Amino acid sequence: MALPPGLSYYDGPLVETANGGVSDWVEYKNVKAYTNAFVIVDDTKVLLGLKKRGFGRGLWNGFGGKVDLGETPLQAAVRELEEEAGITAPLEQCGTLFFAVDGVEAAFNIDVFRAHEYTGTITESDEMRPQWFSIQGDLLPPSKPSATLDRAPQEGIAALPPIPLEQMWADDEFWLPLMFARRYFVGRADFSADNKMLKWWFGAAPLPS
Ligand SMILES: COc1nc(N)nc2c1ncn2[C@H]1C[C@H](O)[C@@H](COP(=O)(O)OP(=O)(O)OP(=O)(O)O)O1
Repeated sequence: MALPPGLSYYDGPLVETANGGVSDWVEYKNVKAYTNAFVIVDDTKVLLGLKKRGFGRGLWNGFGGKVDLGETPLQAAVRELEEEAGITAPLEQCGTLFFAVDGVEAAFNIDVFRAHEYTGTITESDEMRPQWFSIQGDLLPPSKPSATLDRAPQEGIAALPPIPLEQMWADDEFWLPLMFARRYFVGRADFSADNKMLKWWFGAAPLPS
């Protein structure tokens, strides 16, 4: 399968899960490494943070940022989760995303991590306001609608707000369900200077037959 430029290093088996847009892929000159980390408890709720400053201000997202010189992406993801939400978690990589913005020289390569438990006290930081959201049925895999979860949802889940897709990056709706389904995913999305998604492609590890 021919992957979009920027994702060509991935060599695992993949099936296409979404594609769209009309333009050509946006040109970029260099690539910067970022991380994005999610804590997902009981497959029913996810911790997101409201970005309070900088790139993506006003949007809900996982916790993450640039990979510093000398760090591995996993080390950066653990550091950013601690800095931005005050917690430590056994993160594992669950996907890779690539974003380019029209007119911006540097594209983002984002290694995405998830964990299903954490230690510490969730704490608001200068950069992020953390909050739990319930994972609504249409973002769960078909085999795991909320009514047929392996375990009873934790008490209080029903009181949580659903994931606020309307206040998140437009690419998120394509890969969040793959992450919640525990499928490894890759994807590229290109944006206009005013943050409209111009072109996108997403793929994931095939479902077991
Ligand atoms: C463009 O589409 C994006 N979608 C999603 N879902 N997430 C994105 C997108 N573009 C960037 N991100 C993520 C990647 C990072 O987790 C953050 C941005 O990191 P930030 O700019 O805050 O990096 P820091 O190193 O923390 O920056 P400071 O210099 O402010 O500390 O968004």
